[in-house]
Amino acid sequence: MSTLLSIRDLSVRYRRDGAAALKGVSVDVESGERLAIIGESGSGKSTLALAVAGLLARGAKVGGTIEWFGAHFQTPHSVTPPSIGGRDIGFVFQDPSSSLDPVMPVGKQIAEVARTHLDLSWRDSYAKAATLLERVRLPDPDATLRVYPHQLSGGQKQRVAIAAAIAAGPKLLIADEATSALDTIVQAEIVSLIRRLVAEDGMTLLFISHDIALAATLAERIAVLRQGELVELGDTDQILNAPRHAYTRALLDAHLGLDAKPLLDRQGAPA
Ligand SMILES: Nc1ncnc2c1ncn2[C@@H]1O[C@H](COP(=O)(O)OP(=O)(O)OP(=O)(O)O)[C@@H](O)[C@H]1O
Ligand code: NI
Repeated sequence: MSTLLSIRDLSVRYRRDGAAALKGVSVDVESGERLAIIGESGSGKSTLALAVAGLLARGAKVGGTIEWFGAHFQTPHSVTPPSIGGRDIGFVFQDPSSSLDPVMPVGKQIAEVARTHLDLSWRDSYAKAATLLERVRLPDPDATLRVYPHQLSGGQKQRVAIAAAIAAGPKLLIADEATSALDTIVQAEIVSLIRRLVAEDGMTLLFISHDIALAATLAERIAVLRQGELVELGDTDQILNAPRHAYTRALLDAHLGLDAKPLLDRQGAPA
Protein backbone atom coordinates (compact mmCIF):
# COMPACT_ATOMS: atom_id res chain seq x y z
CA MET A 1 0.00 0.00 0.00
CA SER A 2 1.24 3.47 -0.75
CA THR A 3 0.93 6.48 1.50
CA LEU A 4 -1.65 9.08 0.48
CA LEU A 5 -1.09 11.51 3.30
CA SER A 6 1.73 11.90 5.75
CA ILE A 7 1.07 14.00 8.83
CA ARG A 8 4.17 14.84 10.85
CA ASP A 9 4.33 16.50 14.25
CA LEU A 10 1.19 18.49 13.55
CA SER A 11 0.32 21.13 16.13
CA VAL A 12 -2.53 23.61 15.97
CA ARG A 13 -3.27 26.53 18.23
CA TYR A 14 -6.35 28.64 17.60
CA ARG A 15 -5.36 31.49 19.90
CA ARG A 16 -1.94 32.79 20.74
CA ASP A 17 -2.55 32.45 24.49
CA GLY A 18 -4.85 29.41 24.30
CA ALA A 19 -4.10 25.73 24.75
CA ALA A 20 -2.99 23.70 21.72
CA ALA A 21 -5.89 21.93 20.00
CA LEU A 22 -3.41 19.44 18.50
CA LYS A 23 0.00 18.57 19.89
CA GLY A 24 2.63 16.83 17.77
CA VAL A 25 0.33 14.43 15.95
CA SER A 26 1.98 12.12 13.41
CA VAL A 27 0.12 9.60 11.28
CA ASP A 28 0.37 8.18 7.77
CA VAL A 29 -2.86 7.60 5.91
CA GLU A 30 -2.50 4.74 3.43
CA SER A 31 -4.07 4.93 0.02
CA GLY A 32 -7.43 3.13 0.00
CA GLU A 33 -7.67 2.52 3.74
CA ARG A 34 -10.52 3.41 6.07
CA LEU A 35 -9.08 5.15 9.10
CA ALA A 36 -11.20 6.34 12.01
CA ILE A 37 -10.21 9.19 14.31
CA ILE A 38 -11.96 8.92 17.65
CA GLY A 39 -11.91 10.78 20.93
CA GLU A 40 -14.10 12.79 23.25
CA SER A 41 -15.52 16.19 22.49
CA GLY A 42 -12.71 18.73 22.33
CA SER A 43 -9.98 16.13 21.74
CA GLY A 44 -9.03 17.71 18.41
CA LYS A 45 -10.71 15.42 15.86
CA SER A 46 -12.26 18.19 13.78
CA THR A 47 -9.09 20.25 14.04
CA LEU A 48 -7.17 17.35 12.48
CA ALA A 49 -9.81 16.89 9.75
CA LEU A 50 -9.87 20.61 8.93
CA ALA A 51 -6.07 20.83 8.92
CA VAL A 52 -5.86 17.96 6.42
CA ALA A 53 -8.47 19.64 4.21
CA GLY A 54 -6.81 23.04 4.46
CA LEU A 55 -9.96 24.47 6.02
CA LEU A 56 -8.63 25.72 9.35
CA ALA A 57 -9.59 29.22 10.44
CA ARG A 58 -7.16 31.77 9.07
CA GLY A 59 -5.78 32.85 12.43
CA ALA A 60 -4.82 29.33 13.51
CA LYS A 61 -1.13 28.71 14.12
CA VAL A 62 -0.06 25.47 12.50
CA GLY A 63 3.21 23.62 13.13
CA GLY A 64 4.53 20.46 11.52
CA THR A 65 3.80 19.23 8.01
CA ILE A 66 1.10 17.54 6.02
CA GLU A 67 2.45 15.89 2.92
CA TRP A 68 -0.01 14.86 0.32
CA PHE A 69 0.81 12.36 -2.39
CA GLY A 70 -2.37 12.84 -4.42
CA ALA A 71 -2.05 12.46 -8.16
CA HIS A 72 -3.07 16.03 -8.89
CA PHE A 73 0.00 17.50 -7.25
CA GLN A 74 3.69 17.33 -7.81
CA THR A 75 4.69 14.65 -5.33
CA PRO A 76 5.16 15.19 -2.56
CA HIS A 77 3.23 18.36 -2.01
CA SER A 78 3.99 19.97 1.31
CA VAL A 79 1.79 21.55 3.94
CA THR A 80 -1.77 21.85 2.64
CA PRO A 81 -2.96 20.93 -0.81
CA PRO A 82 -4.09 23.98 -2.76
CA SER A 83 -7.13 22.66 -4.55
CA ILE A 84 -8.91 21.37 -1.51
CA GLY A 85 -12.58 21.90 -1.00
CA GLY A 86 -13.66 19.79 -3.87
CA ARG A 87 -11.23 18.11 -6.14
CA ASP A 88 -8.98 15.89 -4.10
CA ILE A 89 -10.73 15.88 -0.76
CA GLY A 90 -14.45 15.55 -0.21
CA PHE A 91 -15.67 16.75 3.18
CA VAL A 92 -18.92 15.72 4.84
CA PHE A 93 -19.90 17.70 7.93
CA GLN A 94 -22.12 16.73 10.85
CA ASP A 95 -24.95 19.02 9.90
CA PRO A 96 -25.96 18.76 6.23
CA SER A 97 -28.05 21.93 6.56
CA SER A 98 -24.91 23.95 7.14
CA SER A 99 -23.11 22.56 4.09
CA LEU A 100 -26.07 22.91 1.73
CA ASP A 101 -27.34 26.20 0.38
CA PRO A 102 -31.00 26.53 1.47
CA VAL A 103 -32.04 28.58 -1.56
CA MET A 104 -30.44 26.48 -4.30
CA PRO A 105 -31.94 23.29 -5.76
CA VAL A 106 -29.88 20.29 -4.69
CA GLY A 107 -29.13 19.26 -8.27
CA LYS A 108 -27.46 22.59 -8.94
CA GLN A 109 -25.36 22.30 -5.79
CA ILE A 110 -24.01 18.94 -6.86
CA ALA A 111 -23.65 19.96 -10.51
CA GLU A 112 -21.67 23.03 -9.50
CA VAL A 113 -19.00 20.88 -7.82
CA ALA A 114 -18.66 18.74 -10.93
CA ARG A 115 -18.60 21.78 -13.23
CA THR A 116 -16.01 23.66 -11.19
CA HIS A 117 -13.58 20.82 -10.64
CA LEU A 118 -14.07 18.61 -13.67
CA ASP A 119 -14.54 21.37 -16.21
CA LEU A 120 -17.82 19.93 -17.48
CA SER A 121 -20.64 21.76 -19.26
CA TRP A 122 -23.79 22.46 -17.23
CA ARG A 123 -25.60 19.77 -19.19
CA ASP A 124 -22.98 17.14 -18.37
CA SER A 125 -22.75 18.39 -14.78
CA TYR A 126 -26.49 17.89 -14.30
CA ALA A 127 -26.30 14.44 -15.84
CA LYS A 128 -23.53 13.63 -13.38
CA ALA A 129 -25.59 15.05 -10.51
CA ALA A 130 -28.52 12.80 -11.45
CA THR A 131 -26.20 9.78 -11.51
CA LEU A 132 -24.83 10.76 -8.11
CA LEU A 133 -28.33 11.10 -6.62
CA GLU A 134 -29.00 7.61 -7.87
CA ARG A 135 -25.74 6.35 -6.39
CA VAL A 136 -26.63 7.76 -2.95
CA ARG A 137 -30.02 6.00 -3.36
CA LEU A 138 -32.31 8.98 -3.43
CA PRO A 139 -35.61 8.13 -5.09
CA ASP A 140 -36.46 9.61 -8.48
CA PRO A 141 -33.13 11.36 -9.16
CA ASP A 142 -34.46 13.52 -12.00
CA ALA A 143 -37.18 15.01 -9.80
CA THR A 144 -34.84 15.27 -6.80
CA LEU A 145 -32.46 17.46 -8.83
CA ARG A 146 -35.04 20.24 -8.57
CA VAL A 147 -35.93 20.06 -4.86
CA TYR A 148 -34.59 22.38 -2.17
CA PRO A 149 -32.85 21.08 0.96
CA HIS A 150 -35.82 21.88 3.25
CA GLN A 151 -37.95 19.45 1.25
CA LEU A 152 -35.73 16.57 2.33
CA SER A 153 -35.33 14.68 5.62
CA GLY A 154 -32.09 14.90 7.61
CA GLY A 155 -30.87 11.58 6.24
CA GLN A 156 -31.77 12.56 2.67
CA LYS A 157 -29.95 15.88 3.07
CA GLN A 158 -26.88 14.02 4.26
CA ARG A 159 -27.11 11.81 1.14
CA VAL A 160 -27.13 14.99 -0.98
CA ALA A 161 -24.15 16.36 0.95
CA ILE A 162 -22.30 13.09 0.33
CA ALA A 163 -23.17 13.23 -3.38
CA ALA A 164 -21.73 16.76 -3.54
CA ALA A 165 -18.64 15.70 -1.58
CA ILE A 166 -17.79 12.94 -4.07
CA ALA A 167 -18.92 14.78 -7.21
CA ALA A 168 -15.39 15.72 -8.25
CA GLY A 169 -14.05 12.21 -7.67
CA PRO A 170 -11.89 12.94 -4.60
CA LYS A 171 -9.11 10.60 -3.52
CA LEU A 172 -9.90 11.21 0.13
CA LEU A 173 -13.31 11.41 1.76
CA ILE A 174 -13.43 12.98 5.21
CA ALA A 175 -16.62 12.41 7.20
CA ASP A 176 -16.58 14.50 10.38
CA GLU A 177 -19.33 13.17 12.67
CA ALA A 178 -21.36 12.78 9.49
CA THR A 179 -23.93 10.57 11.19
CA SER A 180 -24.01 12.08 14.68
CA ALA A 181 -27.08 14.23 14.12
CA LEU A 182 -29.13 11.33 12.77
CA ASP A 183 -31.19 8.72 14.56
CA THR A 184 -29.73 5.22 14.92
CA ILE A 185 -31.40 3.60 11.92
CA VAL A 186 -30.57 6.43 9.54
CA GLN A 187 -27.07 6.51 11.02
CA ALA A 188 -26.54 2.86 10.08
CA GLU A 189 -27.85 3.52 6.56
CA ILE A 190 -25.47 6.44 6.06
CA VAL A 191 -22.54 4.38 7.38
CA SER A 192 -23.27 1.62 4.88
CA LEU A 193 -23.70 4.19 2.13
CA ILE A 194 -20.27 5.63 2.92
CA ARG A 195 -18.78 2.12 3.00
CA ARG A 196 -20.24 1.29 -0.41
CA LEU A 197 -19.23 4.56 -2.11
CA VAL A 198 -15.70 4.37 -0.72
CA ALA A 199 -15.37 0.81 -2.06
CA GLU A 200 -16.92 1.60 -5.45
CA ASP A 201 -14.72 4.64 -6.07
CA GLY A 202 -11.57 3.32 -4.39
CA MET A 203 -11.49 6.31 -2.07
CA THR A 204 -9.50 6.63 1.12
CA LEU A 205 -11.70 7.36 4.14
CA LEU A 206 -11.05 9.44 7.22
CA PHE A 207 -14.01 8.75 9.49
CA ILE A 208 -14.23 11.08 12.47
CA SER A 209 -16.43 9.99 15.36
CA HIS A 210 -16.74 10.17 19.13
CA ASP A 211 -18.34 6.72 18.96
CA ILE A 212 -15.77 3.92 19.12
CA ALA A 213 -18.33 1.21 18.31
CA LEU A 214 -19.58 3.03 15.24
CA ALA A 215 -16.03 3.71 14.10
CA ALA A 216 -15.21 0.03 14.51
CA THR A 217 -17.98 -1.01 12.12
CA LEU A 218 -16.34 0.94 9.30
CA ALA A 219 -12.64 1.41 9.93
CA GLU A 220 -9.68 -0.89 9.39
CA ARG A 221 -7.55 1.22 11.70
CA ILE A 222 -8.45 3.50 14.58
CA ALA A 223 -6.53 6.50 15.89
CA VAL A 224 -7.40 7.70 19.38
CA LEU A 225 -7.01 11.38 20.24
CA ARG A 226 -7.02 12.75 23.74
CA GLN A 227 -6.61 16.42 24.55
CA GLY A 228 -4.90 17.05 21.24
CA GLU A 229 -2.51 14.11 21.45
CA LEU A 230 -2.53 10.86 19.54
CA VAL A 231 -2.54 8.28 22.32
CA GLU A 232 -3.05 5.12 20.31
CA LEU A 233 -3.16 3.99 16.70
CA GLY A 234 -3.77 0.43 15.62
CA ASP A 235 -5.85 -2.08 13.70
CA THR A 236 -9.49 -2.05 14.72
CA ASP A 237 -9.30 -5.57 16.19
CA GLN A 238 -6.32 -4.65 18.33
CA ILE A 239 -7.90 -1.43 19.57
CA LEU A 240 -11.09 -3.26 20.54
CA ASN A 241 -9.62 -6.45 21.93
CA ALA A 242 -6.24 -5.40 23.24
CA PRO A 243 -6.16 -1.64 23.74
CA ARG A 244 -2.75 -0.51 24.95
CA HIS A 245 -3.71 2.81 26.40
CA ALA A 246 -5.82 3.28 29.53
CA TYR A 247 -7.79 6.02 27.78
CA THR A 248 -8.81 3.67 24.96
CA ARG A 249 -9.91 1.12 27.58
CA ALA A 250 -11.93 3.85 29.29
CA LEU A 251 -13.66 4.72 26.00
CA LEU A 252 -14.47 1.04 25.45
CA ASP A 253 -15.68 0.59 29.03
CA ALA A 254 -17.87 3.65 28.78
CA HIS A 255 -19.45 2.27 25.66
CA LEU A 256 -19.88 -1.21 27.07
CA GLY A 257 -21.46 0.30 30.14
CA LEU A 258 -24.14 1.92 28.00
CA ASP A 259 -24.71 -1.01 25.72
CA ALA A 260 -24.97 -4.53 27.11
CA LYS A 261 -23.91 -6.18 23.85
CA PRO A 262 -20.18 -6.72 23.42
CA LEU A 263 -18.69 -4.85 20.48
CA LEU A 264 -16.79 -7.83 19.24
CA ASP A 265 -16.27 -11.26 20.66
CA ARG A 266 -12.78 -12.20 21.77
CA GLN A 267 -11.94 -13.68 18.38
CA GLY A 268 -12.58 -10.32 16.79
CA ALA A 269 -15.67 -11.35 14.86
CA PRO A 270 -18.48 -8.81 14.92
CA ALA A 271 -20.96 -9.72 17.66
N1 LIG B 1 -12.42 27.96 15.76
C1 LIG B 1 -11.93 27.73 16.99
N2 LIG B 1 -11.45 28.75 17.75
C2 LIG B 1 -10.93 28.53 18.97
N3 LIG B 1 -10.84 27.32 19.55
C3 LIG B 1 -11.30 26.26 18.85
C4 LIG B 1 -11.87 26.41 17.54
N4 LIG B 1 -12.24 25.20 17.10
C5 LIG B 1 -11.91 24.33 18.07
N5 LIG B 1 -11.35 24.95 19.12
C6 LIG B 1 -10.84 24.30 20.35
O1 LIG B 1 -9.88 23.32 19.99
C7 LIG B 1 -10.03 22.14 20.75
C8 LIG B 1 -10.30 20.96 19.83
O2 LIG B 1 -11.54 21.15 19.20
P1 LIG B 1 -12.10 20.20 18.06
O3 LIG B 1 -13.33 20.83 17.51
O4 LIG B 1 -11.02 19.86 17.11
O5 LIG B 1 -12.49 18.89 18.89
P2 LIG B 1 -13.39 17.66 18.47
O6 LIG B 1 -12.68 16.44 18.94
O7 LIG B 1 -13.74 17.75 17.03
O8 LIG B 1 -14.70 17.88 19.37
P3 LIG B 1 -16.25 17.52 19.03
O9 LIG B 1 -16.38 16.03 19.23
O10 LIG B 1 -17.00 18.29 20.06
O11 LIG B 1 -16.54 17.93 17.64
C9 LIG B 1 -11.17 22.42 21.73
O12 LIG B 1 -10.61 22.83 22.95
C10 LIG B 1 -11.94 23.53 21.08
O13 LIG B 1 -12.56 24.35 22.05
NI1 NI C 1 -15.55 17.88 15.99
